[in-house]
Amino acid sequence: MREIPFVLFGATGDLAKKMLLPALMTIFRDHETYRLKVVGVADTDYSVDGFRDYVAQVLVDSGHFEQKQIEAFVRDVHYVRGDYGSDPLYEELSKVVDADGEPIFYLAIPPRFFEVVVDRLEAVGFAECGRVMVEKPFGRDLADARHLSEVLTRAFRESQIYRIDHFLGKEAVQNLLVFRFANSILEPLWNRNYVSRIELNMLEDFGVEGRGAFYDSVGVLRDVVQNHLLQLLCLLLMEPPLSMNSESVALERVKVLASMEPLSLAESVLGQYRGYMNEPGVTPGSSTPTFVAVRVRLNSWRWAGVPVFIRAGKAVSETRTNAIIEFRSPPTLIFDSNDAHHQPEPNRLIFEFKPDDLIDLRMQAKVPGPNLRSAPVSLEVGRAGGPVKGEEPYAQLIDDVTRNDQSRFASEESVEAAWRVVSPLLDQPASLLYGAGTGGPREADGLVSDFGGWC
Ligand SMILES: NC(=O)C1=CN([C@@H]2O[C@H](COP(=O)(O)OP(=O)(O)OC[C@H]3O[C@@H](n4cnc5c(N)ncnc54)[C@H](OP(=O)(O)O)[C@@H]3O)[C@@H](O)[C@H]2O)C=CC1
Ligand SMILES: O=C1O[C@H](COP(=O)(O)O)[C@@H](O)[C@H](O)[C@H]1O
Repeated sequence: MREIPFVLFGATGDLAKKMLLPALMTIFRDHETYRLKVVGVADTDYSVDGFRDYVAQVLVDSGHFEQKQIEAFVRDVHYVRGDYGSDPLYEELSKVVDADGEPIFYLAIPPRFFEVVVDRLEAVGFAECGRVMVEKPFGRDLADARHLSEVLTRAFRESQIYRIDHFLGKEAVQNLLVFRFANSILEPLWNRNYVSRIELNMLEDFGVEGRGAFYDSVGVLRDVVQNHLLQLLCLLLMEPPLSMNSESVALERVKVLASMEPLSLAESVLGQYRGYMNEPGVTPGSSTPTFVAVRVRLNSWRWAGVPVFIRAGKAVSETRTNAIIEFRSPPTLIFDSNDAHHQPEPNRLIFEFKPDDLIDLRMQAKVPGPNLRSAPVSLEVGRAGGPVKGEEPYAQLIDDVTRNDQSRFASEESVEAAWRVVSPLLDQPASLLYGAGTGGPREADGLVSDFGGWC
């Protein structure tokens, strides 16, 4: 069986605990053609056995794996302790990591460490042979992203760099692509002639969950809009790519971003939930926004003039991530429902990514009875409960890297184009407070009042 060294920087961190260690365990369980030789790197004073115990506990707590599988997995896990800036750490790594095995270096670390780690990996010769996975956010703004890219490309070739955006690995996001491009009936409707508006929501009923210091330095735009939501919007709006290879898809995604106007302060609402400032790690008096609602304007042949809205927020009333395409109403209403009390709602195609993976086409159908009266019905495909075992995005994306497949990763061009779009809002303070558990600032409703409110 092929062995691929997998070096996890940030092995004791939050992302590793929640996502990466379970993903590595999933790969161990499900893939028989290769084995990842996991080496955790962090500064906590663990022995190798101590780290194995830690990993085992994380996996037990996840509730997804059998004890026997966990024991088999951790037996082969290694740990190297050290400060990211210290040379002995890299000397130790060069002893335990087989450079000939095309090692994968996953940087699940605060972005301020990227440069020091990448430079030292190069200094000990790993850049020649390795692949590097970088976590979002890619920089703090356009200039910083360019600097980060320079840092990465002076050590690694572009084909060795994987900018991870876990939304691109979600099963339901992949289904969006299949639904769009494996069916022919949508394409004639997929444009400004039939679509009246588009809405993208990423609502979370929880706050910063112990990540106050990190979140306070980024805010909602850097945390989810510049990356997850704009990448998702690209998949929803892009032209059909020539094929699903990484170059074709990357090209079409960038074209969507290039057609977007930079976001406008006048068409946005930025809020912060009450109580945010009491979260551990948040700076007293912080004005970091935890909620944004914003209109996106596109100047492409296909989408010019179609109102697109993005809404994302923490500590709101529900957890829901979805994309909604609303179609124009019929030109005239000819049925009994054509009165002030029974206006049929417009057709909507809803891609839901969280909490359930589903696609729902909302149509009108006749209400049984003597009159020709309509009511909305759902033509729904999907699964309740989100991703099932083995389909978690991180496992999928790490597996992609073992096959050198870049198609589900963000290209540098798209990262830079996305920074250009969000740039006018990046350093804007939250001007409104909203109650935790509410729908966010009421002023956000004003953005969509001409379109009948939020879908
Ligand atoms: N957490 C999440 O949900 C998400 C995180 N991300 C991104 O992932 C990355 C990591 O985030 P997260 O896991 O939350 O961060 P954490 O702060 O939880 O973890 C940081 C990790 O880096 C290690 N570390 C920090 N400083 C040093 C140092 N000087 N030398 C050696 N090790 C060090 C810590 O080790 P130790 O504690 O042992 O010192 C720890 O393992 C960030 O880029 C973040 O933006 C992206 C999406 C979601
Ligand atoms: O990257 C991030 O994503 C999570 C939400 O991801 P999901 O796949 O669970 O929907 C978000 O909560 C977090 O703030 C952000 O950093």
